[in-house]
Amino acid sequence: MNTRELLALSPIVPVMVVTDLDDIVPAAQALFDGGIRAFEITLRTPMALEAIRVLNQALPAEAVVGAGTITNPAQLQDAIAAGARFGVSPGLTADLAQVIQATDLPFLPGIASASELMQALDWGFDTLKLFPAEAIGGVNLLKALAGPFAQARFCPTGGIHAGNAPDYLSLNNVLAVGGSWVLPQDKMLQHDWQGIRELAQAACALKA
Ligand SMILES: O=C(O)C(=O)C[C@H](O)[C@H](O)COP(=O)(O)O
Repeated sequence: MNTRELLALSPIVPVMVVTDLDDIVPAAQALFDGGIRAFEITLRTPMALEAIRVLNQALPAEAVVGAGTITNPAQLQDAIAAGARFGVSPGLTADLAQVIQATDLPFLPGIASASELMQALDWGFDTLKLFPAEAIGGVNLLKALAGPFAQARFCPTGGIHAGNAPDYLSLNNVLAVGGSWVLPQDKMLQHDWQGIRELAQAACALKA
């Protein structure tokens, strides 16, 4: 599977911050039941790698579990060792680009400007995370980038929610959006798995 095929699996990639290993399985299962197929586990918490291992065992075979917040080569190796099937980074460095190229892991590097996009394209990445999407121009920025960079496709992330996601998903250069809105903290604390499933279902219905 390449990165574009990954982003075709479902229109939203949930950005998941794991604070409790016991809760992550029912939460991810609820997202799966709502139609989500690609799951980004951010490497922001100590149990993130273990969560990737656990989810790979617990979720149905169609689920694709990846690692987010990969900011250096060591984290990429850790993610692969834990069984991550794709990677996401908020930005891109030369060191990270080099080790990504040496793997066959589908990877979404983050970019935030035309110059960063040009650098990423030079390094062979044409499918990117736009981050932090809302803060840097969002839909208008993506429309502007479509002219000079017709070959690039994006998964915008950062500040996206059910209200503005349809605007992003209607763009030709957007394949999916990333976001944490389908896993709100109150629903996680209340173990409201049905509520999370409904949010996922609504998010998956946003793209025609
Ligand atoms: O952790 C990372 O690698 C990031 O790049 C940050 C996340 O993508 C955003 O924090 C998600 O944004 P929200 O949907 O607005 O919560």
